[in-house]
Amino acid sequence: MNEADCLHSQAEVDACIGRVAEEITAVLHDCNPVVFCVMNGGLIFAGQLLTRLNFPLEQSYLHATRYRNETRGGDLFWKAKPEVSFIDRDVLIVDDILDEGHTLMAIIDFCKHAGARNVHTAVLLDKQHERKADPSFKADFVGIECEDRYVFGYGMDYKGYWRNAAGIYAVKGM
Ligand SMILES: O=P(O)(O)OC[C@H]1O[C@H](OP(=O)(O)OP(=O)(O)O)[C@H](O)[C@@H]1O
Ligand SMILES: Nc1nc2[nH]cnc2c(=O)[nH]1
Repeated sequence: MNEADCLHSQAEVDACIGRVAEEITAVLHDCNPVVFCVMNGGLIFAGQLLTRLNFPLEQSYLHATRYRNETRGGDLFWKAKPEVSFIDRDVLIVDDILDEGHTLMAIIDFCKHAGARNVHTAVLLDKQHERKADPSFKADFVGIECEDRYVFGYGMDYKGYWRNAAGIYAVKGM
């Protein structure tokens, strides 16, 4: 942490979450959505976002992971599938980061096959690089387009630690 670079300050991230909340409100305020936090990384973004969504919604969580506290992704592993029914409902998936996109695309696929009417996605960060699983895939709501480094803070870990960092940090040399 002492050697990490701060890429985005708490004030900057906070303002971005406010803007994303306004964008989501404009689209989903009368849709009666179910909002799923993708654990673990989505926890802080979802928490700070949800109190700014001033319309009726249900909230739940799911847990899918590719990284398992490592800095390289592998196969998607479901730790907890959604328990709230979202058949014929609008679903909003909230996650911390869209990196290669495998995780979010697999979750969308799952929700659509399980009967969701519309699946919307919100990510705090969209990492900019040429390794996207599907370059045409974009999240509907994005807080910050971040540089291509391994980042932590605001829910994202470095080897399991520092999800609690109040800012977006990049590991030195990564
Ligand atoms: O776009 P991708 O390359 O698929 O990566 C993005 C995913 O990676 C992280 O989850 P991780 O698997 O690290 O689980 P965690 O949230 O429990 O740390 C993050 O929270 C996203 O869900
Ligand atoms: N913590 C963390 N998790 C990720 N999952 C995919 N990319 C990243 C990243 O840059 N940082």
